[in-house]
Amino acid sequence: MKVKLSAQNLNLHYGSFQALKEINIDIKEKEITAFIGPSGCGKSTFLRSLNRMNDLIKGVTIDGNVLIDNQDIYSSKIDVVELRKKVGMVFQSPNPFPMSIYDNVAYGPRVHGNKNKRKLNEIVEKSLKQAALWDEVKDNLNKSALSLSGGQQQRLCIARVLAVEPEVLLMDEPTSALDPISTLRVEELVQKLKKDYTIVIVTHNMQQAARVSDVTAFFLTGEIIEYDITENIFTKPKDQRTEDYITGRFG
Ligand SMILES: Nc1ncnc2c1ncn2[C@@H]1O[C@H](COP(=O)(O)OP(=O)(O)OP(=O)(O)O)[C@@H](O)[C@H]1O
Repeated sequence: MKVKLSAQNLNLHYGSFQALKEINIDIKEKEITAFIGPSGCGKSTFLRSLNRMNDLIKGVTIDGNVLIDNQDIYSSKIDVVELRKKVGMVFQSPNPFPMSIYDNVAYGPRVHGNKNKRKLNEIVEKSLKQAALWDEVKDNLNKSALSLSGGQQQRLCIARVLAVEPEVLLMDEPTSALDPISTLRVEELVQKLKKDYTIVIVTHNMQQAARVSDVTAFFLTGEIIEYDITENIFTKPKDQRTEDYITGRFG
């Protein structure tokens, strides 16, 4: 499988605090990669460095490289708006805009210049279908997104990201605010999306990492301790610290 994203000797500081230390990882196309590790170990920081979301935080300095399709995303030639379109992000708590279901999904395409009503209708329908929400909302597209349940709102946020045709989906604990049934629906959805997208998911839930991902990276205090196919991480980890974490001895 082709390498889609790659970090090479990546270091990140918040002021004088080093949050990421010499991160090296290749993330393969159309696989699901999970990041696990105790709170504060740098999972979200690393996820955000993959589409330059950390640029928005004051005092952040980065050295090393992050490549997407072999192109350095921190190069001055990169258009950050285009990058974030290509590498979309879904956050921990569902954060739909306070507008209709339709307008939430059409928002991105409109910002990117798509004003054609028929085309927008098509995009909205396709994205909601891909996000496994269409059947539940197709008769109420003008209803406020905020009237949906938490699980539906999260699938709407996924539809909103898909509407701008990304290639990579970054998901930062996408089910942590959801009930068990909604969590399973989002997990099923993530597995379906793998056919078309490269997915990176941060999770605190080890069963979730074991259920959905192909490969898993274990983070500890800003470093990747171990990175392997998920089955190996959970059944025969090579590093004692990985074993201690997955068996619940800390974190
Ligand atoms: N904006 C920020 N300014 C300063 N320090 C930060 C900032 N964001 C995160 N940190 C610090 O960087 C370290 C890594 O944080 P990060 O949120 O990436 O960890 P995490 O593994 O995702 O944690 P969690 O699982 O709790 O979300 C922590 O020590 C955190 O306090």
